[in-house]
Amino acid sequence: MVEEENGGVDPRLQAIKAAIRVVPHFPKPGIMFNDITTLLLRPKVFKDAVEIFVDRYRDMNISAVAGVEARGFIFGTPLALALGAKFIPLRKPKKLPGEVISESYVLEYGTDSLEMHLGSVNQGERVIVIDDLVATGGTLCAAIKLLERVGADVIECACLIGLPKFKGGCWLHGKPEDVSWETFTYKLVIQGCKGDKIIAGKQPRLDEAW
Ligand SMILES: O=P(O)(O)OC[C@H]1O[C@H](OP(=O)(O)OP(=O)(O)O)[C@H](O)[C@@H]1O
Ligand SMILES: Nc1ncnc2[nH]cnc12
Repeated sequence: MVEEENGGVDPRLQAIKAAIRVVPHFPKPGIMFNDITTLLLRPKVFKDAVEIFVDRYRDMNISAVAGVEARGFIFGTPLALALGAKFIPLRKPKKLPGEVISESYVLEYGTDSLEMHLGSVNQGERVIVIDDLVATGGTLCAAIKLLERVGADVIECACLIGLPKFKGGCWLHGKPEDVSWETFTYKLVIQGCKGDKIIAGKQPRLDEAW
């Protein structure tokens, strides 16, 4: 469990946090880029990061894990294998060869779209969305919309990183939502996604480095 019974913080989180490099002014001035490639160089920490997700979803009857290109693939594929679930890649435009549906969104540093193959998920399937990081929430929102358009039941979205600069609000469907995020940590950050709403779960605090 991420949050231990005594209210303490999962000890794996500290090492995960320490393994993520923050690069100032990338890819453009003013952006503090959270780089997970440094975490991937540390197999034990990478494994812990995946296992935190596995611990959370093991008994939730999840039939599909939808991973957001590109970094959501890194955490989503081992998670899908561990859960015995299928993996659905949500890809950037013009990468998927079959028939797709598409959703556009606004990023912290630009705009983009996500596409999903039609037929990859059935109506009523229990799906989770995985990515490395949530900033504005625009990407996750596009992912939720894609899945809900084909009738999937999006149980939760989960990311390793939530950016502190968006504390107190995030932007969904292009407009500010009144979402109270208690804190942002290197852990699962989002619980209870339904339609337009992303409702933050209770977070352990790991604020000191911010
Ligand atoms: O919450 P948001 O403001 O929508 O931003 C979060 C998204 O931005 C990053 O991906 P990016 O689009 O940079 O693509 P990449 O993974 O291919 O580098 C990150 O991996 C998330 O997918
Ligand atoms: N600050 C950031 N670091 C890494 N990925 C991001 N995606 C959006 N904002 C980001």
